[in-house]
Amino acid sequence: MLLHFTKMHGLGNDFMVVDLVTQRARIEAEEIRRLADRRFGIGFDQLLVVEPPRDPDMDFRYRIYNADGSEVENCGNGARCFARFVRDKRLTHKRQIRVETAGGPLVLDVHDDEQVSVDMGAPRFAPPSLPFEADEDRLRHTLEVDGETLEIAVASMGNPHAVIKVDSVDQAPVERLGPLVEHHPRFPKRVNVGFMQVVSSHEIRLRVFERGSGETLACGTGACAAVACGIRQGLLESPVTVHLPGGSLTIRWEGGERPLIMTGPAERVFDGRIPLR
Ligand SMILES: N[C@H](CCC[C@H](N)C(=O)O)C(=O)O
Repeated sequence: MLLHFTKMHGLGNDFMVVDLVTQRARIEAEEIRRLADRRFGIGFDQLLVVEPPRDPDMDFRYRIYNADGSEVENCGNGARCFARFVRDKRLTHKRQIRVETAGGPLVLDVHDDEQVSVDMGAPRFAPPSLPFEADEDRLRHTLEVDGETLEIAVASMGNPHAVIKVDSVDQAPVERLGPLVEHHPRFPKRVNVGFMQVVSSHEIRLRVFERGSGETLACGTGACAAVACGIRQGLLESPVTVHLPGGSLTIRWEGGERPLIMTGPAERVFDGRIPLR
């Protein structure tokens, strides 16, 4: 069977996007790993799948798979590409699109300048995937990693994130610490690992070693989690510009249970077809 797809990216975090509303296919984890390979396959950080909604109040179901084949709860850069894709493919004409994900509902707003804002819901600081106390004075936690004691903050945007404050993202030991923290036993579902440098109260630099994909040029949920932790610790104030290796996002969050809003670009690179095994 030939599977039609579109290659897209959000600040260099790249995706294979597949419409399973007008196509029918089952893409197994092994096939995802093959397709994700940057030499033997198409190459991507995540596979994004568009399906009909299960909840009648939603427009689509948005499913996300990492390059290692694992299905996950959310992908922020992917959400912006999802919005552009469903409109480009005429699956909807709406400018405000409601999608259901494994991590909860998202609302996508496509602006005239083709930037997309995503209501990511409220950050969570002590969900089951992040078993750490999160009362008011527990804003940071220690983690023993490879003989050293790390100070981390944790937040979930549907998917789990650990945030490590560093003096310089350029000097941060992302390649060494990223995998060690991702697979640390304290994280029952593994974890995405953000390295955050505070530039000012409205600006950070960030690198993210992503669960299931490794370091990416940008991570939308990682940017949201870093800003949420920074605001909660009094280091940051909304709005915050997040500079990632692939470009910048704007994150707004007024705290508490109010939703966190992420705004940024979404680009289409090419359309293709690939035989599925
Ligand atoms: N690696 C993430 C999923 C993709 C998140 C990222 N690409 C984004 O833009 O939010 C996880 O395992 O939770």
